[in-house]
Amino acid sequence: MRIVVSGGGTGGHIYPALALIREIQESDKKSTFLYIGTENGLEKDIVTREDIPFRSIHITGFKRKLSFDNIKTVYRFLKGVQDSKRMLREFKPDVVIGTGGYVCGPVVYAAAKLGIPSMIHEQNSVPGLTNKFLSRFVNKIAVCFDEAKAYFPEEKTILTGNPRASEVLHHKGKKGLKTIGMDPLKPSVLIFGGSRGARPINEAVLKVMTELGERPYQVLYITGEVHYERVKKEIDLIGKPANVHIKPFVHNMPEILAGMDLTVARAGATTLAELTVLGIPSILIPSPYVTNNHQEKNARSLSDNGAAEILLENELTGKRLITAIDSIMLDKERTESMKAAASKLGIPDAAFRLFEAMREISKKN
Ligand SMILES: CC(=O)N[C@H]1[C@@H](OP(=O)(O)OP(=O)(O)OC[C@H]2O[C@@H](n3ccc(=O)[nH]c3=O)[C@H](O)[C@@H]2O)O[C@H](CO)[C@@H](O)[C@@H]1O
Repeated sequence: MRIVVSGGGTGGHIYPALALIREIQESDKKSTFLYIGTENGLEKDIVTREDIPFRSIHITGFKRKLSFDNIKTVYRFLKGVQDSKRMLREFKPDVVIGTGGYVCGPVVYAAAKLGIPSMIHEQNSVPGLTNKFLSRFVNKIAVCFDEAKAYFPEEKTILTGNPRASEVLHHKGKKGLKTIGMDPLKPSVLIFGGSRGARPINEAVLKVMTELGERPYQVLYITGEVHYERVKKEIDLIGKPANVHIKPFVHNMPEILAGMDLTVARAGATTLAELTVLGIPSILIPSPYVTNNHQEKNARSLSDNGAAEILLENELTGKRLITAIDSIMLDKERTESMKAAASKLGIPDAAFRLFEAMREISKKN
């Protein structure tokens, strides 16, 4: 099958797209792909590392407030549709799928207008503007939370889960920890603020860096690429404990996650799909800066089921953070019950379900 995939901006939209591509490559060796993204989102770097043909269009997002920028965005959208149509006519895909982010708007819209079977994958419990717009034109809509179904036409919406969940399941055990100098025999905590990092989380972690050094567990702390230099300067002053490992970003997250006993993170939907399928307890600090506060809603679907504890950003302090970590890491019974609760929410065959839906709408079955 010939497949165009588009998704961009942040890791939460890109990793599901890559996971889907890898899973399809496994089951349909003859499949060919074109990834359409932007030059300035994380996708340019992440996708081109993977040997997947990549082309770009220029697009920006709509501002929710009235603004002159929106006029420019309309112009870019129309130009993006034209460019996408040209790429689609050249590549001749059997199906086009968008996994979120502004870039999907023109690409998936162009596909629908050319009569190419198209679908969107919504990772969140509350959809973003682009997917709401596209839902009118596509043949199928795949969602990851039951709650998301309410926002889309019932007859074409299905629950598939997030293909990144299927991908991370290929990695088992603690050996991934060695790749970053961690001890596979020690209990481990991962702290990170989504694919771009989060300043408030970094500030809280820095406050308790010395205390973390006194704990019986080890910590992998991922700062986010743009925050790394500043964090490193502060750590140079405080001193880095031997059991805390610091990285700007890791590209082998699936094998690292497999070795974690607890994760502290934002509540991005792709991260949650990974945590649930692997049965990893979490402390979630939802970003309050996202559309319709969707991260808090994502997080509630885990905490309501006992799989996670929520720490709201306006309550976040170093002390609260380390107390929350201790209350799970130093209590075996609690850890086990959270693990079981998380596992129950995971959808392991998400990639297969999504590929089935793509086959169904494409002319090639
Ligand atoms: C600010 C914002 O708009 N965030 C959105 C974005 O988040 P964001 O891009 O942060 O997405 P997620 O937290 O869902 O996913 C992050 C992805 O990056 C990976 N990762 C992260 C750090 C690292 O060093 N290496 C690595 O591989 C994670 O394993 C995960 O696969 O997309 C999500 C999915 O639509 C949304 O739910 C979030 O609300």
